[in-house]
Amino acid sequence: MTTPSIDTTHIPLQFRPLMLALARGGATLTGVIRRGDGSLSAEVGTNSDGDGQKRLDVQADALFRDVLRDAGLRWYASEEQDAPIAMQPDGAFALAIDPLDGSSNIDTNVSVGTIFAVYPATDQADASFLRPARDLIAGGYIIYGPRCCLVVSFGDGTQIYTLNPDTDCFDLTDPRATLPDCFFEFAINASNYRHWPRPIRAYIDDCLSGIDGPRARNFNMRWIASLVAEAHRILMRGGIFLYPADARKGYEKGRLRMLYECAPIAFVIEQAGGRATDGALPILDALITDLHGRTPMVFGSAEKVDRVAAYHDLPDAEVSALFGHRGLFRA
Ligand SMILES: O=P(O)(O)OC[C@H]1O[C@](O)(COP(=O)(O)O)[C@@H](O)[C@@H]1O
Ligand SMILES: [Mg+2]
Ligand SMILES: [Mg+2]
Repeated sequence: MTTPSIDTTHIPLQFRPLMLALARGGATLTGVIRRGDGSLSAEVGTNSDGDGQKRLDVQADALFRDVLRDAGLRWYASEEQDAPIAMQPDGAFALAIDPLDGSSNIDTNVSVGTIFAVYPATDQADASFLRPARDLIAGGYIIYGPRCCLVVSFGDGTQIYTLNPDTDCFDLTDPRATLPDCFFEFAINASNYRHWPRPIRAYIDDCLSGIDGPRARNFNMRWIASLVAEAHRILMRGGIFLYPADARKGYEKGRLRMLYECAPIAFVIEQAGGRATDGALPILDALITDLHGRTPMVFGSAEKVDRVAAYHDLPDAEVSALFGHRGLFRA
């Protein structure tokens, strides 16, 4: 059996051991998912956030921790761990990870992923992570779909690697991905409509009213319940994703976790020419104050994300008006 690897030609020198380790972890995990042992979705515990842990969540966390042990990490923070774990005392990086994103999809054979964020390490574990996402030096995700891809940015564009099943190597398939700006598709969990803030309802109402509404065009909709799969679709063909805060208990800041979900996705989307905000302000400028803290998130094509922010600036009467009267947003 070959050892999984990645084409390192376009990877800055200091990140090569780290990326080789992540490639090894991703290639191994895609094999586990492909084999699909029936118990991968068995409930095995609860993480510090109160989320149920599936067997694959715990297995993915252990696997990445293991492959990353010699990869130059000083600190490892995971969705599945209460606190950061000390790795190599002389490690240069602090890595935060969602080892398995979209775990409600394990049984249904729908794409899931791994999301990772890399900061320069400091002597203090928490302080290495609790800072604005603008300080990220690398970030990205691995998508376990019909193809396994690794998407990463080192702060100079977004690169896409695709796992070649014959060689077990992630080949560079796009050295500088650019998010298209012309696709009229939105992604939101519409079952929460009644709980959303009014600007979000108004934005979606206007999309839904299609050719007859102020946008004067029809929109398509998607919801996969797997952030990585939504991010990858949007990176490939454009559109917008929204997970707003809502009125349900525990959703005051939405559902998605800032450190290991929103920050790295925002990083790769912005590096591909897109935009990512909490509805109004850039995700990358927000200070991360809690390892497992949440934030509302809107990302995708810049023009669409800016439009959502503009709905937040509208006077109340205009937000509540029927679409026919919301004249500001005629396309
Ligand atoms: O069930 P909901 O509220 O639509 O949530 C879907 C969201 O939750 C998540 O699955 C959370 O990820 P985890 O599987 O890592 O907990 C996101 O990927 C996704 O966007
Ligand atoms: Mg997740
Ligand atoms: Mg997860």
